[in-house]
Amino acid sequence: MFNTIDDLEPEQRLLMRVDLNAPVDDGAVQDNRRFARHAETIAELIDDGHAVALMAHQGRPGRDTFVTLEQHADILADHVGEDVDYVPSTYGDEALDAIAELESGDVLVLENVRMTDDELADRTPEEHGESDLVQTLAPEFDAYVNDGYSVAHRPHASIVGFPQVMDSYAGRVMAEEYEYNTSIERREFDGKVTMVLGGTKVEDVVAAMENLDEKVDQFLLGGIVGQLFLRSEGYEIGIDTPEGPGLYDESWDENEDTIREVKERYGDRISLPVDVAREGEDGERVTERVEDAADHPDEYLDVGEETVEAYQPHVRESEAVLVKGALGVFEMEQFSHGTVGVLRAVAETDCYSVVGGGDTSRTVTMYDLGEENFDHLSIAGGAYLRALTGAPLPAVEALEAAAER
Ligand SMILES: Nc1ncnc2c1ncn2[C@@H]1O[C@H](COP(=O)(O)OP(=O)(O)O)[C@@H](O)[C@H]1O
Ligand SMILES: O=C(OP(=O)(O)O)[C@H](O)COP(=O)(O)O
Repeated sequence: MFNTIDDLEPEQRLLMRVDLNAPVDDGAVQDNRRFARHAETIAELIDDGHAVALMAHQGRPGRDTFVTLEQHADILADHVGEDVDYVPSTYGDEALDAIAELESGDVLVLENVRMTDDELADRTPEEHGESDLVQTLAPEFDAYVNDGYSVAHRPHASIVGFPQVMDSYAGRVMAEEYEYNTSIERREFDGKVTMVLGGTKVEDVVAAMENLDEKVDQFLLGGIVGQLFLRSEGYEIGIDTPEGPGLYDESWDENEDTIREVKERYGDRISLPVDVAREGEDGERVTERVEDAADHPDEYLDVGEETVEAYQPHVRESEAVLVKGALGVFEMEQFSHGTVGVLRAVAETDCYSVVGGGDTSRTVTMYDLGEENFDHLSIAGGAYLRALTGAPLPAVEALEAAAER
């Protein structure tokens, strides 16, 4: 087991990894549930007299969502209720100067850690521990805290490198989400288990599906995930998104094979959209059958009404419904129909229900579906999927190894 912040000595200088990865709309970072959850851990730490420097990422290099963390610091400050400083450097001189000035109760956000070469380098945890990023920052702090459960599935330097060389602790979000999501994997259900899978991170979803044969009876697909499954059936539909580069183009052949294998294995246990919706000339919602999608293959932003009607009965007859990823671009009201239609059915059904995904779990509050109607809203997407399959999380392994040293 790992150590938690309950095991910390008082008034320490802490380097903490959080996950503030959020949607970015025309350059404006959108608040999501992750800020509020991490703010609780931060507030507790500064109340105890610690000084906290935060490491986090936003987007992936080369994507529109790959921006600095300046706005994140402001959003976080609103949630913490205290000043949160930002420095446009992760481990350069400017960052080290700002870190040197940190006093008890201060909070500082370091620059997007994916803007360093070390973060995403293909290295072992031990090699990450020897990187400049880790070797420069570690001596400035008494301990490392990882609260970023939703990025725990990525074996990156800020996640697995620091526990190699520092006393390391799990934050509240990390500990609570780990405990809850791991417990779902051990749960036994007497009746039907349905999984709703959507969003844009197709590779994470397909990898998890390969390992959910025993756990899930019916898969209901939407979002870009659903579109790529439809494409493998010969429909001309689908688009590359910032989070899934190449899936549709250069690595399609490889992906198609994996998708076909999954489809062959599950057969009718996979439900695909029969209709999809796009924006018409006057901004209105236009719904079309998937057979008719070829004229606008890359414009579909939601599943259609008939699809929702076909998916709802599966939800109503289920004993458990596990959701990961949105069925459409729910951030735009006219394309929220699919995600909200299915989530409303989940909310109204007396089933065990979990909604995962930093973006997807936001739908529940955005559309007043009632948090109390769901058993658990996880701020994690990929990490939650990994937990459901029983696969280990690199962040947790690193924290456990540090606790044993
Ligand atoms: N058809 C679509 N086209 C583009 N984006 C989509 C589509 N359907 C869903 N999405 C987007 O998927 C996002 C959530 O996907 P993802 O990042 O995989 O999940 P999460 O962050 O919840 O784990 C939402 O923000 C939604 O806008
Ligand atoms: O948003 C995240 O994952 P999620 O969308 O699976 O919840 C994490 O911040 C990980 O980001 P990444 O998928 O770019 O590595």
